[in-house]
Amino acid sequence: MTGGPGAAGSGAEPLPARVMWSHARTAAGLAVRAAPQSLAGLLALTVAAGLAPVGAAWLTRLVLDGLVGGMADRTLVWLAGALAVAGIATVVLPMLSRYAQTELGRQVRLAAVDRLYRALHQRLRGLTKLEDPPFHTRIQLAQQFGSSSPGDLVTNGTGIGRDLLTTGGFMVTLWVVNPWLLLAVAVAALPTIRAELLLSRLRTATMWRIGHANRRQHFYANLLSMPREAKEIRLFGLGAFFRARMLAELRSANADSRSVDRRDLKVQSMLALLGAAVAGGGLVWAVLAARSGQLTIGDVTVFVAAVAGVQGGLSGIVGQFGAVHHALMMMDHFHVATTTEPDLPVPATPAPVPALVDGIEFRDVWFRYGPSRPWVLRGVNLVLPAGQATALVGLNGSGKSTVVKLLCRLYDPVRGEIRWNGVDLRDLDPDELRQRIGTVFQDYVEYELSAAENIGVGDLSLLGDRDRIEAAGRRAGVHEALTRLPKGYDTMLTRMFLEGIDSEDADTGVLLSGGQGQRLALARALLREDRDLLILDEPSSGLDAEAEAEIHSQLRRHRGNGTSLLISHRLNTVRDAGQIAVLADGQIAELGDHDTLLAVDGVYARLFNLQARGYAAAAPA
Ligand SMILES: Nc1ncnc2c1ncn2[C@@H]1O[C@H](COP(=O)(O)OP(=O)(O)OP(=O)(O)O)[C@@H](O)[C@H]1O
Repeated sequence: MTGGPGAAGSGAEPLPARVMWSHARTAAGLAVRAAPQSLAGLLALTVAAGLAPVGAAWLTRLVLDGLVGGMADRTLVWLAGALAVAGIATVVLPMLSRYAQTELGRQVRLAAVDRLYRALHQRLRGLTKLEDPPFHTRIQLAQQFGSSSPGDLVTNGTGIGRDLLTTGGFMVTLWVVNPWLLLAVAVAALPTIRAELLLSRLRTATMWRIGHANRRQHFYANLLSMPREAKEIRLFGLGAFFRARMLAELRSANADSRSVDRRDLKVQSMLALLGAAVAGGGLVWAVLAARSGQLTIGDVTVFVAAVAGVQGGLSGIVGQFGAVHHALMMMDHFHVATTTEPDLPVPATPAPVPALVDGIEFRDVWFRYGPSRPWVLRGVNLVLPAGQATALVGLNGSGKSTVVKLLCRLYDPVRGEIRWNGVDLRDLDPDELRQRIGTVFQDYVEYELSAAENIGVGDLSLLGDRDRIEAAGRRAGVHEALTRLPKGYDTMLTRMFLEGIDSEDADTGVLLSGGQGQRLALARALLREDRDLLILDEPSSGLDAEAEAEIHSQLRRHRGNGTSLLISHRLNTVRDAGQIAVLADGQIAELGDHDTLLAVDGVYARLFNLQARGYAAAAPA
C-alpha cells in the first residue's frame, strides 16, 4: 500500500504518465529544496550552453558570407570577435554546466537519502514490512535510486533543457534554409523516441528482476567473505557449494541484462543508420543547391551545422529522456518506500505512556507472522505484575521471543490486546513505550563500534558518561575483560571497520568471545536498568554456570522490586522468579512459582527434573 499516486504493484510494469509527472514534480521539489541557488545557477548555464552553438553557427554564416560578399573590415572584425566569444562559450559552458550538474546532483542525492531514511525510520517502526521480501527489494531499489538517480535526473533533466534549446535554435535555422529537410530530420527522430521509451521500460523491469538475484548473490558473497561464517563454511567444506550458487545468481542476472543490452544495441544501430542517411542526403542536396546558386557558402555551413545540431540534439534529448524515464521509474520505488503506510498504526495523539504501577496484561492475544502462516500465539492470557520478575519458559519455537517482540510493540497482536498499566499498547507511541523498556534480545547486536559505545548506545544520553558505562560493564561482569583490551573501553570491537584508528596495528580492533559479547549486550540493557520493564531473552545462554549464577544474583539485587521478564532454557536460573509461565501450544499452559509448578507435575516439572537429573548424573559420586 502506498500513500501517494501510482506505484506499480509488482514494481516491474510501466507507470502511467500521471504517476511519471507526479514523480518528476517530486524530483524537481527535491532539487528546489535541496539547493535553490545551485539550481538557479545551473538553469542559467543551461540556457547559455544551449544557445551558444546556434549563435556560433549563425555568426559563422555571417562571417563567411561577409568574406565572400565584401563586407566592411570593421564589421567583419566585430563579427569575428563575436564568433570567437561564441566559440569559447560553446566549449566552456558545457564544462561549467557539467560541474554545476554534478554539484546539484550531490546535493539532491543527500536530500533524497535523508528523506528515504527519515521515512523508513518514521514509518517503519515495527518489523513486519522489513521482513516482507518484495518490500525489502523495494527498499533496496529505493536506496539504489537514492545513491545514483537524483544525480542522473539533474544531469539528464537539465541536459534535455539544454538540448531542447540547441535543437530548437537549429530547427529554426533549418526552417529558414529548407523546411523539407527539417521535416525529414524530425520524422527520423520519432522512432528513436518510441524506441528509447520501450528500452527504458525494459531496463527498469530488468532491474527489478535482477534486484532479487542481486540480493541472493550478495548474500552468498557475504557468506564467502565474512569471518563469522568462515568457520562453518570451512569446516563443512561449503565454499564451492555457495560459490556455485552465487555464480548461478550472477549468471542469471547477467543473462537478463545482456538481453536488454543486445536489444539496445540493435535498436540504436538502426536508428543511427537512419539518422546518417538523412544527414547524408541533406548534405548532397546542400552541395547541389550551392552549386546552382540557391544557397550561399554561409548557408551551406550553417545548414551542415544545423543538420548535425538537430540530429545530435534530438538523439541527446531522446537518450536523456530515456535516462530520465528510467530514473523516474526507479523513483517509484523511492516513492513507495517513502510514502508506505506505517506498519504500526499510531493514533494522532497517542496516550502518554504511564509509569508501570499495576503491570502488563496479555488479554486473549493471538499472533502469527502473516495471514498464511501458522498461529504462534493462540489466545495468550497473562499478567506481568509490576514489581515482580516473571519467567517465561517453553520449548524451542513455542513463541517466547514472539511475546518479547509484542511487548516491545515491534508487531501488534492479530487479535486481543496487550495492556500497559491498563492502556492498550496500540494507543501508545512505540518510541515512548520503548523508552520505558530495557531489553537483551536473543539475537543481540554487536556493533562495529568501540566497547564503550557498544554499551552507551543502550541510552544515547549516557554515551559520554564513562562512569555509568563502566558501572554497567561491571554489573554485567565484562568490565575486567574490557579494561584488558588494547585501548580499554575505547577499543573497536571489529577487525573489519577500523576507521579513525591505526588499521596497521592489529591490536587496535578486537573480537570478543561469545560470552563476553553477551555480557556486553547485557551491560547495554543494564544502562536502562531504571526503566519500568527489563526484558532478558536468554541473556546468559553463552555464559559459564558460575557467571550465569553471578549475573542473576546481581540482577536480583539491583532490580530489587523492578518488573522484569526473564526467558531462559536453564530453569535453575529462573526458579526464584515471582511467577513462572509455561508457554505451550500458543497458550500459557502453566502459571505459578517454582514450588507450585513442581507440585502440578506438568511440563515445567518434567523439564526441570530432566535438567536436574542431568546435573546429578554428571556430578562425581
Ligand atoms: N520473523 C519471523 N517470521 C516468521 N516466523 C517467525 C519469525 N520469528 C519467529 N517465527 C516463528 O514463530 C515461532 C515462534 O518463534 P519464537 O522465536 O518466538 O520461539 P521461541 O520460543 O523464542 O524459540 P527458542 O526457544 O528457540 O528461542 C517459530 O515457529 C518461528 O519459526
